[in-house]
Amino acid sequence: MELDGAPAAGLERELSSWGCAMNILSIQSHVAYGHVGNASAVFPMQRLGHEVWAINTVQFSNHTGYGAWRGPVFPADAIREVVAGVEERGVLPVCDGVLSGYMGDASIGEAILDAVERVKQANPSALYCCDPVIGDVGRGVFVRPGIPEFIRDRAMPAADVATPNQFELEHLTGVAVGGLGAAKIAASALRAIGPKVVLVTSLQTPETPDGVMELLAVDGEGAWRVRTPLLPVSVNGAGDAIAALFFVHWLTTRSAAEAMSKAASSVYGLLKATAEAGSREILTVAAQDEFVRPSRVFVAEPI
Ligand SMILES: Nc1ncnc2c1ncn2[C@@H]1O[C@H](COP(=O)(O)OP(=O)(O)O)[C@@H](O)[C@H]1O
Ligand SMILES: Cc1ncc(COP(=O)(O)O)c(C=O)c1O
Ligand SMILES: [Mg+2]
Repeated sequence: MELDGAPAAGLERELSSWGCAMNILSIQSHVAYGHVGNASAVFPMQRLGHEVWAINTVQFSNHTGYGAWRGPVFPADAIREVVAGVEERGVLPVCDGVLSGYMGDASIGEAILDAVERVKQANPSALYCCDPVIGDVGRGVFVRPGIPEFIRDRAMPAADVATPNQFELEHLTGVAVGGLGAAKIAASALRAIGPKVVLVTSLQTPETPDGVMELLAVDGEGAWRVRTPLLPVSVNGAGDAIAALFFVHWLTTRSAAEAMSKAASSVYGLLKATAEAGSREILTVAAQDEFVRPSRVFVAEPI
């Protein structure tokens, strides 16, 4: 490849990520219009140079935050069928990770865990990241009955990495997050039931300063916090993007602090562009350079 002049620092990073491209099996929702689920998660991973094998749990017209949508929740067997077809290609030994998000139905959750088991049988070093999509502080629980229990009792014990928002962390652990200390306790409680790496998104406790958004990452080595400005937006799909970015950066670096810093910086850039455009949908395509070279980098501090 010929470069015209010296490569920009960002380009070097972009090129270096191609050197450790991974294969990610991503099983979550799909929407035709807008960006949530796979329609939010797939492209950022691809933009970073990774291959994504996307399997859709639902195909909706748009995200459910609009209050109205159309389209099917696929039966669990449809997901099993596609996983079996991928397996028949003989490629599961080179699958580096499974990412799951919005399940649509608890029976789909079982199909996802079967896929995780098959991938891990084929490649014992593959890892499973479960984004436990249950709800959020404003809307409460927004998934079908049975899904929260399934995630708590079946998916969390199988997960290596989990990316709850504050509401989901409280819901899964029963620990009220009244401050950062309590958030660390809740994250440890979640680690005790399965995932050894936990990223908590959208932390806003009584201790959080005005105008600030916090994220917390906890692993076996410690806990770190990132703070960004709070943007005047309320969007869907940012959680799906941050889970995907955190998972691929963590697989690449094995550093929860670095993966959180990179993922949070990219999503901040994405949402800042979204706020400036006054868009109801996140600008996944228009702001794509933020995935590779975030305009502003927020460093993770040990806490
Ligand atoms: N209003 C906001 N201002 C700044 N960052 C935000 C805002 N909303 C979301 N984010 C970023 O996106 C991340 C994921 O969003 P979040 O709302 O936690 O996901 P989910 O949709 O899964 O609840 C947050 O941790 C934060 O980094
Ligand atoms: C179909 C679908 N998938 C996924 C999500 C999760 O989106 P978020 O990233 O905001 O948690 C939603 C939320 O409304 C949704 O409707
Ligand atoms: Mg979410």
